Amino acid sequence: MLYEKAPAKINLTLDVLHKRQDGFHEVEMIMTTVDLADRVWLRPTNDGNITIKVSERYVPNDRKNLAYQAADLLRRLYGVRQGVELTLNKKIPVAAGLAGGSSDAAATLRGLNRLWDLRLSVDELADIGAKIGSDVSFCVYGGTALAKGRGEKIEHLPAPPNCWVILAKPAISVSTADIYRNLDIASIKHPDTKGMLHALHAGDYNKMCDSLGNVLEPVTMSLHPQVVVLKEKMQQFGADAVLMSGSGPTVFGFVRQEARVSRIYNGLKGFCTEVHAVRMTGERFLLD
Ligand SMILES: C[C@@](CO)(OP(=O)(O)O)[C@H](O)COP(=O)(O)OP(=O)(O)OC[C@H]1O[C@@H](n2ccc(N)nc2=O)[C@H](O)[C@@H]1O
Ligand SMILES: Nc1ncnc2c1ncn2[C@@H]1O[C@H](COP(=O)(O)OP(=O)(O)O)[C@@H](O)[C@H]1O
Repeated sequence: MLYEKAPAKINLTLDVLHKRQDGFHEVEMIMTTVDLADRVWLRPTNDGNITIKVSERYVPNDRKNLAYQAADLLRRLYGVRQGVELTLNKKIPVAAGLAGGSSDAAATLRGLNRLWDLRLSVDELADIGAKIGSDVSFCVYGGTALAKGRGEKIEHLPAPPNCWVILAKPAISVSTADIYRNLDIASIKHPDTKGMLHALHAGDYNKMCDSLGNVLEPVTMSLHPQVVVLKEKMQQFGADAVLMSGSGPTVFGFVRQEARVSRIYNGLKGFCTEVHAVRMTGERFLLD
């Protein structure tokens, strides 16, 4: 029995360049992992089956689970006969724009690589991850990266300057496909991806705050006004900068002054059940 950590990601920038022939959107986005993680336990079994144990509501325990899909794909690719029981201990809010399911799938790939002694490189695992979902390759590596293509082309970046990250998810669920479908490419206001790259290379916290941007934010906000309210509240309570992550609806805020963290956290707790105060990690997974 072994376990893998599956951290959440946030999008520091998310830009859409155009819609592709295959229906996906060509993106350019900077992502980083934060210190809020699911745990995936992997127990070998002899019955040849993949089973999922998860107690969280709204998370499927069958082949719809991305962790199941990761195990199934790896087993078919490498002709593995052994089974595995995957137990997911969910801490990342579900359907939140934080890539919880993708990170569980990525952790399953890393874990099974060890459990089944497949000796695959992290790049090989990331390529396999891309077949499961656009965010899975990034989640295989973790850390901080510029993602291109539909999200699977990864260029590693330095970790962001250290700070607190407050995450707050309103009690609504958002479908990523719906948000992309409602995006009007012609009216996009592109984020300052170059500015964010400079901020990360220079370790410049203020520039990182100024360069945050996500083209999906106005789309989700127009469908779900609760996200606008949450962003405004986080700003009023004193966050240095606030943005929606991915397709939402989670909003994150950066804070450097420790004294402000509990003020923002407690203020948000008043009207939002899922609030977390965590640290940036920006730490990459390196396989041996
Ligand atoms: C928006 C982002 C930003 O990181 O994350 P989340 O909000 O889901 O966390 C990602 O682009 C989401 O990645 P992921 O959730 O893995 O997406 P997938 O399962 O591959 O695709 C779900 C659906 O989103 C749309 N999609 C996804 C990625 C992309 N580059 N273009 C798209 O149009 C497609 O309609 C697709 O059917
Ligand atoms: N391991 C998993 N954890 C959470 N959700 C999962 C998982 N596998 C599949 N799903 C499905 O994927 C959907 C999106 O979940 P999630 O990955 O948490 O959100 P997001 O893509 O917004 O970051 C959920 O509604 C759920 O039905």
